[in-house]
Amino acid sequence: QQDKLNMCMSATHHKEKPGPEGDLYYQCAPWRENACCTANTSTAAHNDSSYLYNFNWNHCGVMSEKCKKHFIQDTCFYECSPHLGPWVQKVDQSWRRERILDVPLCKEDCHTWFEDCKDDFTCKTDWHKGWDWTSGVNKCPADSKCRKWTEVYPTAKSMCEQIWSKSYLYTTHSKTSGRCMQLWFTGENPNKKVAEYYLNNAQQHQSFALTTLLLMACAFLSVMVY
Ligand SMILES: Nc1nc(=O)c2nc(CNc3ccc(C(=O)N[C@@H](CCC(=O)O)C(=O)O)cc3)cnc2[nH]1
Repeated sequence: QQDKLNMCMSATHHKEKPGPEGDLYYQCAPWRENACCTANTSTAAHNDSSYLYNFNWNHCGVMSEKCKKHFIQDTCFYECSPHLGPWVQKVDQSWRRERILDVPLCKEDCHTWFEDCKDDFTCKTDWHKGWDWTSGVNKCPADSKCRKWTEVYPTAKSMCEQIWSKSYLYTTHSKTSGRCMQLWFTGENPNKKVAEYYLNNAQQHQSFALTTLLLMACAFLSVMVY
């Protein structure tokens, strides 16, 4: 299962395998030692309506800089992280074959993101689908209205979980716990240990389930024979 701890999902811009990328740009620089993104992807992550997804942050007026920096960090995390294996799922989408689901996010990262965006505006809860793409970049669909961030997302949890259709799971774990993934870090990537923890837990659950199943089969057979 070594590969689950050091792998790149099969998506639009991800490299095939993680490795060092000395030139990762600015907010993506923490992933330099080992990354799934290229230097070009890391630069594009900092641009409005970049070629990555032509995604327009300014769909309800200009997004504030303090809010946008969290979306840049999310893009770096999504594109560069080599330790998302435990949460990678196959999907049938035109633009990617794999996605992340329920990545346990540290509460500080979710809350600061929400705090810095709560005075901004948006027209959609799920930013993955339902946009009007006729102009080439996403615009609000005709049946939607720009509303205050807090009307669309009443809580930090609702924002973190809904904005990328459950890429993230809100947790109350803090950054020091080793039980949640960090969007923001400096120095060595703390998320490797977190992925290891969740992978071991999942394996333990699986072997427990298998043992239980075997025991029940044995019990059933004994009763039948008797
Ligand atoms: N954390 C995180 N998780 C993600 O999954 C993620 N995904 C993106 C990619 N964003 C997007 C957004 C919209 C479309 C898009 O084309 N939407 C179409 C539907 C396309 C389809 O599913 O076939 C639309 O209807 O708006 C593509 C990629 C960016 N950051 C992320 N960040």
